[in-house]
Formats: sequence, structure tokens, C-alpha cells
Amino acid sequence: MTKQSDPILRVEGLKKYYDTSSGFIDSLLGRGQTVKAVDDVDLELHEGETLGIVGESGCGKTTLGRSILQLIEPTDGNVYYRGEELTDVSNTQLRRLKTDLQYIFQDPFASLNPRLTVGDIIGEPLDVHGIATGQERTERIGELLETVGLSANYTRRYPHEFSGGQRQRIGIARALAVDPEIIVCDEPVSALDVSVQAQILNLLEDLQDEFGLSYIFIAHDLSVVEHISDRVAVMYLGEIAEVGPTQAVFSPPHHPYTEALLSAIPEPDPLWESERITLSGTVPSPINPPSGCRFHTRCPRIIQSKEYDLTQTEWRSIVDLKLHAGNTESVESLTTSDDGAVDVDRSAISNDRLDRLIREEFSLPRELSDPEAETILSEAIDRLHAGEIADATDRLGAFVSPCERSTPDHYRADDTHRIACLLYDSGFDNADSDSGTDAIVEN
Ligand SMILES: Nc1ncnc2c1ncn2[C@@H]1O[C@H](COP(=O)(O)OP(=O)(O)OP(=O)(O)O)[C@@H](O)[C@H]1O
Repeated sequence: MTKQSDPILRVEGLKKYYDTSSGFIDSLLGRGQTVKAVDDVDLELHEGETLGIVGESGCGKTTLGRSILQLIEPTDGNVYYRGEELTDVSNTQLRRLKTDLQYIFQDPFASLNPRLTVGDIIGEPLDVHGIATGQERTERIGELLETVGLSANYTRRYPHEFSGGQRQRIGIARALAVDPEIIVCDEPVSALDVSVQAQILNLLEDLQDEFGLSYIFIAHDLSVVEHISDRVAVMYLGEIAEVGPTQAVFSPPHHPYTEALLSAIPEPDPLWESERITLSGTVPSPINPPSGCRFHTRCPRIIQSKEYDLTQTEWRSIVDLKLHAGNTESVESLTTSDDGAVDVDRSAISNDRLDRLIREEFSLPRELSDPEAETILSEAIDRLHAGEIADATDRLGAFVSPCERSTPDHYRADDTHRIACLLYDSGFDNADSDSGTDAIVEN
């Protein structure tokens, strides 16, 4: 990688919001909702490097890749390619610039037009951009096929005659046809067999060396990203949680989300040797993302309010109970009971039993280690026994983490490594953050 001071691509405050209203009436009645798929993303790509983008399904990786290349129109923000702002250039300029910026799709089965021959699939961008005609076009197509490891004789064949790996090679040849500078590779190997994945990754690396390409490499598979990337950006719910050199981001991990992603890689995994971290719940909806740090609803290292002295596990569990109680209308959903007994006849079960069922569901001990917190919890469970969920939620509202209130900035571990987590804000005591058991406390 040849890192230069000026990035080849710079993304500033990029947003892509989808409006889910299905028509005029929805819009008129305000029934549409806004999906914040990409929300205020800043990134840089340096010439000749591979920037990996990782995160769970639905966190906005594809939307980010497509918005960067203007394949979909961003809601806000700027994308500069070699200093030129892509969001602001005329259509003619954009068409010219777009030859430098190509996209490789995830699914090599769906992304190639089944009615076109391989020659026409690869020849299409040559025609559209007036790059080559006649014999020159034929030769160029043959050359491109050979560059990606296929025979030049394949031009008259159709996509269905090829394996998945071969089809992805055809997709790569098509992207290379216009002699690009940057390629966004969107999960280019995730639909392929493991043995074929390695071949395609090697091909991409060889092409990068040969043509000096810069890649944005989108993947949910951390081992693949770790293998191919010079730098990595970790995305969560439309935002960048952490970005930095691959080694700095993964070994050891800093952001609790990065740590959880690493621990979830199926074993054996060279990147993670400790215990597996289970995140509570699924990724929240990007329609109404959580306040403060968007990861606080699942973060195993959520910072504790200075008013309590609980273990980290107790604190995570009590905040889980609070969040669930605030989002439910049924006491039963807060218990391990699956026979409906709690809701059908709450008065028939004792307060003690309800208490036990709730503590079991949220992995809370019979008695919290902090007496004041225990009093609040017991009172809240009393209110739940009386069927007063709103009152119980109000009481549990005493458990507030700073992570719910404060949106983390990007803290700089060094010039190249940014971490959006309050644990790295000097305002919080993170001395115990590596232990995983002692609570992390607000100063
Ligand atoms: N056209 C659309 N209209 C409305 N919402 C959309 C649209 N496209 C994507 N989304 C939503 O935007 C969010 C981000 O989706 P996106 O596909 O970018 O995520 P991703 O990280 O690439 O996921 P995956 O790995 O599953 O492809 C998701 O909640 C998704 O449902």
C-alpha cells in the first residue's frame, strides 16, 4: 500500500435516509417513516489501499457503498474523488468520473444479464463510454477475460454456463473494462464456496498490485476483511463505530462492538482466543435508532451510572430489563414463563414467583450487590405484579447509563485510529474496562 497524504476518495457527513411512505397519501398523512441507513459517515480511502467495511446485516454497508459511488442519491454529505465533489458535478462530468469508480456486486448469479453473452456483458461499458469498437473491442474483451483468469474464447457463452467463481470473474472483468481507479467490492465472495473465495480474493489482490487499484471491500465476514484490508471501518446502525489500520482495530479490539463481532467468528479463529461474547437482542431498527451511543442497547461494556456500585453483568441486565419494560405491554414478556400464566392470572402467582421469573429472564441475581439498586428493582417488580408496567418503567428509569444520553465523538487513539465509544472519552473511568466483570463507571 502506498499511503499518500491526500486521499483518493474522501467522504464527509454522508447520509442516506430512505422514505418508506408508499405514496402521496402516506406522505400527506405523515405515515411514512425514515430509515436512517447511513447517518453522517466520514471516511477516507488512500490510493492503492483496501478499506474494509464490516458490520452485521442491515447496518448500512451496501447503502454506504452505493451512495459513495452515487449509484443511489445521498440525502446529504459530500464525496470527493481526487478533490472533485461527486455530489455536485454535472451529469457529463459525473459520467466521466464514474468510469474511475466501479462496483462489484455480491451475487454473481443475479448481477449478470442472463440474456447477454459474456462478450456483450464485458463489452457494454466499452460501448457506453465509447472506449473501443470493432476489432479493438473484441481484443480488449479477450484481454480482460485473460486478466481475470478465464479463456478469451468464452466471449460467446452465456452466464448460466459458468460456475459462481467464474461468474464473479466475469463481473470483475466488466468492472475492469473502463480502467477504473477505485472499485467498491460488495460482499464479492460471500455467495461462493470457501475454496473459491480464496481464489477470488487472490485475484483481487493481484489486480490491485497490477493496476494500482484502491478497494472499498464490504463484508460481514471478519476473517475475509482482516485478510484483505489495510484499514477497516466497523459500521453499526448507519454509523462508523471504529476505523483504523486493520491490526490496530482487531488486535486487540477496542470498540465493544468490534470485540463482539470478533468473538462471534466461528472457531477456530486466529483473531479471537477469549470467550465468546453474546450480544443481547438484535440490531435495533434504523427507523428510530437508540439515543446516545446507538450500541448502548446491546453493549456488554455499557457504562454504569456513578450512583450505583453493581457488577458489569448486573448493570447490563438491569438496563436490559428497563429497556424491555419500556417497550412492552405484557408483564409475561419480561419473564421466563412461556405458559401464559403471568398474564392470564397475575394475581394467582405470588410476587416472589414473578420476581424469580423476571430475574431468571434477565440473568439478575436474587439480590443485587448494591442495596439501593436492589430496592428500586424490588419496587419495580412489585409494580409489575400489580400490572402497572408504566409505573415500573418509571422506577427502572432510575438506571440511566451515560451511554444513553451522550453521543460519542470519534476519539482518536492515534492519528489513524478513531473510536466512537465513551469508554475512550477521558471523562469516564475505564480502568476496569478490560476485565469484563467489574463495572465501568461514570466519573
Ligand atoms: N430501498 C430501501 N428502502 C428502505 N429501506 C432500505 C432500502 N434499502 C435498504 N434499506 C434499509 O436500510 C438499512 C441498511 O441496509 P443495507 O442493505 O445498506 O445494509 P447492509 O449492512 O448492506 O446489510 P446486508 O449485509 O444484509 O446487505 C436496512 O435497515 C435496510 O432494511
